Amino acid sequence: MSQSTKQVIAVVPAAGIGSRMGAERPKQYLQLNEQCILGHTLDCLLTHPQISTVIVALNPSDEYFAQLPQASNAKLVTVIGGGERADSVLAALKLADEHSWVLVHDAARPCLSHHDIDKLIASDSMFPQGAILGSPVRDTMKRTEVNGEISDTVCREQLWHALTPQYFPVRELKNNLSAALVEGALITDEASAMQWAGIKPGIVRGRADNIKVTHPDDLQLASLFLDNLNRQV
Ligand SMILES: Nc1ccn([C@@H]2O[C@H](COP(=O)(O)OP(=O)(O)OP(=O)(O)O)[C@@H](O)[C@H]2O)c(=O)n1
Ligand SMILES: C[C@](O)(CO)[C@H](O)COP(=O)(O)O
Repeated sequence: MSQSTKQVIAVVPAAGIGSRMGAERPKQYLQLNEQCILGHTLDCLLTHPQISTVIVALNPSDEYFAQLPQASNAKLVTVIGGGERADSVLAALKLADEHSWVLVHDAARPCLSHHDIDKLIASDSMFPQGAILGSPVRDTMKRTEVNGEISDTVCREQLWHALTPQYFPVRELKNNLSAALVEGALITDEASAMQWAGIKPGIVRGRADNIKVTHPDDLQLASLFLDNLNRQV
């Protein structure tokens, strides 16, 4: 099968409550330009020609998703998420075809481009163990004591922001994520679970504007990025 026809699954963890955003609703349902954040994210994934199915993990008390126009898309499946992001991802993986590869992408990252998805899917020839999108750190990085005083400068050579999507074989990711969670490992992204199992995922450089909307001041930035994003490139 050629790279350009390979079909993959997308998993979207969307069961968070957005506590750092502090809004009146979970942040994935906040309006961003012409629709909510999750709507933008789903539009990107549902329109990519190599994504056959999108599995969305929802909060058990979600009262917004059913109103989204994307909710009736035939490619879309929902599942109830868990207490942490990793639990939500695992719940979705349990519905995924074990013979496929999966792109796990945060609901809270609406500024994803098809070009970055293409690059990540194509990376499995270079990184058959899987890979993630990343953005190189630009600034000098400091670590501080709890009181805010700088304790040291972190070398920024080969230092990256881990983004999403994160791209792995379903079976290996599901097994390693499940085992890592049983062992109580701290898993904040899919690569962490693969690393826990001794695997070294690759990093593929992605757009720095693929930001995770986390705090209130991220909304204006995401709005500007979306206005300038030609989704199909
Ligand atoms: N139990 C959880 C927690 C988070 N997420 C999802 O994981 C993504 C990244 O998590 P984050 O940015 O931390 O979102 P929240 O957990 O909602 O934010 P906060 O930590 O501020 O509460 C989000 O799309 C969020 O909806 C999830 O599916 N299940
Ligand atoms: C998966 C992730 O977006 C990669 O940077 C990040 O780890 C999510 O962290 P969060 O605390 O769940 O937002």
